[in-house]
Amino acid sequence: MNGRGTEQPITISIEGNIGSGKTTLMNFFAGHDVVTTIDEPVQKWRNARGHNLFELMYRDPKRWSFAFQSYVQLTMLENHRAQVATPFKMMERSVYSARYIFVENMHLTSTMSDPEFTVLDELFQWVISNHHIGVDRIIYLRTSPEQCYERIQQRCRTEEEGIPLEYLKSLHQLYEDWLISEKYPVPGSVMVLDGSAPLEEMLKTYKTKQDSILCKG
Ligand SMILES: Cc1cc2cn([C@H]3C[C@H](O)[C@@H](CO)O3)c(=O)nc2[nH]1
Repeated sequence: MNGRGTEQPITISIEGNIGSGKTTLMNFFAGHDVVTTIDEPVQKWRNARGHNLFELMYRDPKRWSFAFQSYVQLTMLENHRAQVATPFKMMERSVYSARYIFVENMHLTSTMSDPEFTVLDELFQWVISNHHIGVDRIIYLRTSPEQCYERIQQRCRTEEEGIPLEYLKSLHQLYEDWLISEKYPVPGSVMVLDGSAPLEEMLKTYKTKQDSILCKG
């Protein structure tokens, strides 16, 4: 039983900047038999009936941010609605970070027009008020933008090659506004983890924290 009183699993959303270490955390928990992990559907964004919306968005944000974020919304909803057989469901990001981090940033930086923002926000508001798109817990991997920048350079996802540090700083600030200052509604409890430590240390942290992360009630 989760905090929302339904037979649904307890849903945990892993939140954090690009390169903050979300995949490492998800991979750590993917081996646990009480949790089902659901990665961010980047492959779907790279191939929407043959269109790489992900690349289009990075290549020409003004032209493609709305289409891309519309498709992100759909694919994240699919993840929220996915049934799992385990007591816990661990998702990489959520419709909430789609709206409060990425759509918010595109609107603030005018890469998304007001009419486009209005459409996406009305869709988001309808979704979270009409459907059980619950998130019970959030793990916020709080990592400095500089550290994220380093990691992105190392992993080199082609579409992300041109991401400037400034962009990561904007996203970081929005995550701080949302999950620390609670400037936007926070749908569940928040556990903040320092994502700046080296990989070995992060894995040690997950080992010591795993029981509190996967605790009932
Ligand atoms: C929910 C959500 C995830 C997400 C990721 N992205 C980008 C950031 C990264 O470069 C990549 C994978 O997270 O996709 C985005 O632009 N908008 C998003 N919205």
